[in-house]
Amino acid sequence: MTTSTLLVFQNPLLPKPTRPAHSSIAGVQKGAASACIVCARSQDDDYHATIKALNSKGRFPRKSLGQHYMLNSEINDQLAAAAAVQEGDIVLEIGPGTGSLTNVLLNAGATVLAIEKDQHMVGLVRERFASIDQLKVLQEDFVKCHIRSHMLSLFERRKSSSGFAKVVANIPFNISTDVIKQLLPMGDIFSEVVLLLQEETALRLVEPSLRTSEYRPINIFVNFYSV
Ligand SMILES: C[S@@+](CC[C@H](N)C(=O)[O-])C[C@H]1O[C@@H](n2cnc3c(N)ncnc32)[C@H](O)[C@@H]1O
Repeated sequence: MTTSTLLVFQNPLLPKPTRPAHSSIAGVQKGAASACIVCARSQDDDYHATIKALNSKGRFPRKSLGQHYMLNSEINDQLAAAAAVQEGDIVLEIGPGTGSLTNVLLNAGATVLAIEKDQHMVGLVRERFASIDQLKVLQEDFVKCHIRSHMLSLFERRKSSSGFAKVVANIPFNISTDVIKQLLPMGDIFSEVVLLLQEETALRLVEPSLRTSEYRPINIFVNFYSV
């Protein structure tokens, strides 16, 4: 079983958001003061909506697209709570898949921009939320898309209550480094970046010290954008 972990980047130039009391942020990790890790061990549960949505379209998860769908609704709640998503927020979601996390974000009152590479999942999530105008789904490869211009045009149409947007996403593991490289320099756009990652990836990003063989260019990058 893969163990996943929430990685939270807070914009170091902004005040910390007030999180609900039950939110289980574990604490700040050494080496990246604005990044912290929250354990999110996923158990099998009885949340069948994702399976049903996939079956209804005859779709099976594609490994090449990192399609590990979230079957535990509590983890989606934890992701939204870690970013303190609330009414009036603008949230970027990378890879909405069947829309289980999207649903939590919309229910919290956020306006959501979802970027999904797989055209079948784009169709599925658009259909699922057809009547909701707080959601925009774009069929694009996040790694190649110009996220800054998408966010700026969304800001023109919707006023965010804080003046910033948040990122909340269960991302495909194979693009995690690319996602972090794109998002961390955008401190003028995002106040928090909350990502569900494989535990070992998250630890590799925030823990290794300079003297270990694990230390890679991405660690220098993460440290640079952390206070
Ligand atoms: C780990 S799944 C998460 C799905 C959903 N958010 C959930 O929690 O169940 C990752 C999603 O990202 C999509 N995806 C994969 N590569 C992508 C890329 N380069 N850009 C945007 N979406 C991508 C996949 O099709 C899939 O829907």
